[in-house]
Amino acid sequence: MQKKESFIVNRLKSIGFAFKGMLILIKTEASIKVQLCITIVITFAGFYFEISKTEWMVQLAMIGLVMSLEGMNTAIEHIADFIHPEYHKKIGLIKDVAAGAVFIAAIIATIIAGIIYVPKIF
Ligand SMILES: Nc1ncnc2c1ncn2[C@@H]1O[C@H](COP(=O)(O)OP(=O)(O)OP(=O)(O)O)[C@@H](O)[C@H]1O
Repeated sequence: MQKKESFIVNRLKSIGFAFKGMLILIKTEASIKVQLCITIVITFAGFYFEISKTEWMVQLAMIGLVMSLEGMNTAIEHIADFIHPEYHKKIGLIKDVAAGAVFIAAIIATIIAGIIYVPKIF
């Protein structure tokens, strides 16, 4: 009988798959690349303007939220293309709604960036 792999080994494998997924996103998704550039710029801005601990936490939370939602949006796009590669109104709706979810987070992230940086710049 094949020996069952331990809980720890399975968890480590899952982390490996998740890491692979993250690399695929970074390598293949244009929007993730753009968001990564914004992340780098905003991180430099954080150090330059010496933002507070709370501001760092909010900034990091928004970066995490936008990028992980973008990853989910990509996964939904892949599922949609896989189950129905041809044009369909419903597929259009599914993709638009998924993209809309990322957009909401991106708008809030932009407003938060404004709240943090506008008073520091002007
Ligand atoms: N099979 C389809 N049927 C109907 N509408 C579609 C279909 N595929 C895409 N669309 C429409 O085109 C839009 C863009 O879809 P697409 O899959 O090209 O994503 P994208 O915006 O290029 O995303 P990304 O830049 O993250 O890859 C969708 O939001 C939807 O409105």
